[in-house]
Amino acid sequence: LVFDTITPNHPIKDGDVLLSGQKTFALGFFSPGKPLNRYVGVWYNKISEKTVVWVANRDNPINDTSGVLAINSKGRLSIYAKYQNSPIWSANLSVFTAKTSSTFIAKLLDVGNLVLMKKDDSFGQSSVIWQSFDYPTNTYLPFLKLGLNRKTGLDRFITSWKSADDPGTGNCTYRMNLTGYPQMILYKGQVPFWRAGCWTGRRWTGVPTMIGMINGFIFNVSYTNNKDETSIMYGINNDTNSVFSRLVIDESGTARRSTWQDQRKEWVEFSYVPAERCDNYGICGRNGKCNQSDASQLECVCLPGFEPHSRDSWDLRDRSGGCMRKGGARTCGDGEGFAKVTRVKLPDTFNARGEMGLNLRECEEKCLKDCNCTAYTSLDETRDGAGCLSWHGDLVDIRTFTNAGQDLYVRVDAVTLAQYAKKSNGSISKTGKLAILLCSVVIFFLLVFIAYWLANRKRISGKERRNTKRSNFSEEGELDDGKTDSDVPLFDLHTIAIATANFSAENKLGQGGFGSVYKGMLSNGKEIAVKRLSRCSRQGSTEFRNEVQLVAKLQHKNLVRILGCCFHEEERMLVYEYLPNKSLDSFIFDEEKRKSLDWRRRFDIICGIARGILYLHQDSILRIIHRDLKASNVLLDAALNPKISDFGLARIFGEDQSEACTNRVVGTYGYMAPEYAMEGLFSTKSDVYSFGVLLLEIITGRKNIDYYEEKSESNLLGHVWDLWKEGRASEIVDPFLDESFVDEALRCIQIGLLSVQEHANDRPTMSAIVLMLGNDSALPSPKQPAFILNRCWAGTGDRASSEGVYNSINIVSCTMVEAR
Ligand SMILES: Nc1ncnc2c1ncn2[C@@H]1O[C@H](COP(=O)(O)OP(=O)(O)OP(=O)(O)O)[C@@H](O)[C@H]1O
Repeated sequence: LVFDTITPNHPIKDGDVLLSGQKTFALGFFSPGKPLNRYVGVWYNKISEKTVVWVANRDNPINDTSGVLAINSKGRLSIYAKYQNSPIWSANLSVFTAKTSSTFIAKLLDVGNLVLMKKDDSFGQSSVIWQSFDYPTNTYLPFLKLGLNRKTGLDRFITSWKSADDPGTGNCTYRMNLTGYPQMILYKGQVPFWRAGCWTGRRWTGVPTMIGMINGFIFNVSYTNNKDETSIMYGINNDTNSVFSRLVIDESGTARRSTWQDQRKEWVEFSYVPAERCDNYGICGRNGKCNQSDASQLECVCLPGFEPHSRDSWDLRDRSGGCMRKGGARTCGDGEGFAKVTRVKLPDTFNARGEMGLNLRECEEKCLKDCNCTAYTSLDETRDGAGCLSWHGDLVDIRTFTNAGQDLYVRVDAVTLAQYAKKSNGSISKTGKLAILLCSVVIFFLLVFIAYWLANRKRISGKERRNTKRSNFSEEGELDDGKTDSDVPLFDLHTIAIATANFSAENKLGQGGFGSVYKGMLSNGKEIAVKRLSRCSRQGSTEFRNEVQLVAKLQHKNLVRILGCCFHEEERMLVYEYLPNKSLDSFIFDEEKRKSLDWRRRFDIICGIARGILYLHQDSILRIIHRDLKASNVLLDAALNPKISDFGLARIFGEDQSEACTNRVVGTYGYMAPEYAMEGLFSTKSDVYSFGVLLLEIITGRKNIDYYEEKSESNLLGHVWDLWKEGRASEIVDPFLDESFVDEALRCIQIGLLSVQEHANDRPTMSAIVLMLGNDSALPSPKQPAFILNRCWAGTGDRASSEGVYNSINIVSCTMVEAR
């Protein structure tokens, strides 16, 4: 039987189902593992994979199918089983005074919350007296509030299951800790395991990727910290009933966020923590800081003014002892000040205090006066760094992030202060000021030198951009040489030469900016593609091999597999899996072949590419920005699954290539984000731009830079934008596509236009794009894209000054079209 309410007269029996109003969630009896262990739970009703989000009697299963979920006349919601007189489980009502005149009902809301309501007949008012959202199990759903309600004393937190088939109370919890200044912590037992940390005004300090997700695209977050409560709640923007996103704390203590992709009928994970070793709580000990450039390498350094507690154990990689102040105990001495430690996850706030009324300067003054104050920073990133957060003791669990994080000001003695440049607003003693003056002079000369160097570079940059190899590399810093494992096979030259018939012309698959590509066959019959890099890599063989080892560790079904490498004297080669269908451009821009790509195939290709890029940006160990995404760098396997190639090539090839060695493929300009083309600024958002171009090309079957409409004088992006504004975007969809998919195609066009918006900040992150592709939620309206010829900037006062600059870029792309 299907119900929409439970009342004292209508209990739910094993086999019955209670549905929410829009039928988004269902409640009933289920068995996760052993068929005879029956639990009452809530699961998603509209998705094919049974996914339980809440369990009532998690530690007390019923051993047969006699279970009943009922409300008694006094309003107690309980589970009963035939063989027991007392309830198996009851809703936990702390204060309860039921009048005889009250009536009770339980309903399942469309957010997945089971609520028990009391209706007082005399006043006709109903109120919620219990809700399952106050007692979450392992799943953190949108609109569920975590944290403490100080009025009722209720503390809401997530607890893992015991195992995948036992929903019993597990060992791992994700909860708000209010000691010191509030923060979210993932615990294994009582021990902190990973810290999301304190709230910065727009994200947890330990979750830099949150900004991209919140940024108007997926979630809105409300954090409350006042006398009544300290809590956090995520809402889903737009359409709650079609976007299914959940965060699950699994049995091993990993917090995994995934989204249901209806087309694929599977949950797609788009982030998890702890992901890197630096995420592990306090891995570098007290007053240590963890830097990480890939999953296997981490570096612990002491904070400014600190040194290893025990040099011997530190050198032996035992950092648990942490760091202590140089020269022993600190006296609250003259000339002390603060060294700025940039882009970090803020330390554990168990010994921190927050004061909203102070600004950063007042915060510094206050901290300086208090001898126990060890560090400070601002409290709210969003309000121009308002508020003061100060630490009073050891600084624990700090890690750096490459492109996010906050600045932390660590108290240091006068000598250390002299070594650190810090923008200070005063409040330091004379010695401190002198030290800063000295530093400033040094920095001034350094800046003059850098400006001179940059001016020289700029002169050649235009030329360089046209000709120089723009290879790809990770955002993260360099790695120590020779520290990686040798797990990628090394091929000898002889083997490769035999496989490729001595690099014969018949075996040549093509020529790219990095070198020529040859088809080959190994003696075991396996087909390979060999990329013979042009002979100008300045990297030595060890560096080359290390880089290949790292890049080859990136494995994803939407990335081309690197099978090995070969280096011999000057020769550098990469051995890839061979993909018989070659590159995407040979399909989408070919009148005949593109007919074989129906809508479903194209959509799958778009989603696959998006996932591959997301992996490079966010989930892989190296965090790679591709920088050269385009149709010819997407290869198709036998089943037409897309595989991104040429990722990480700068690492492998060596970034510092001279003009003469390279001959950059001009067509790439059609894919370059404006900030990259003009200023050489690349980021994950410049990849998003290229993805947007690629997506529009796939849907329209036209090349961005080759595209001209006689009247419009615009490239493809401009043309799509014009049609979009007029509500005619469907006209640009490839006529070979089945018209019944036009709505899906229009949604993709909108995602494409969002991705190519002029300002990088406006563009969604790849994780937001993957989510948008997988659901039907409402999308934001795109702003004007970059790279529209001739008329685009006129009339917008604030852009008038950019006009010349933008036109000149377009000239660049036009020139490139002709050149090709
Ligand atoms: N693993 C592979 N399997 C099959 N064909 C491949 C493989 N890798 C590359 N090719 C083919 O080799 C040719 C050259 O590829 P390459 O990646 O070097 O150049 P590109 O993508 O055209 O230019 P760029 O170097 O600027 O990215 C392309 O036609 C591509 O389809």
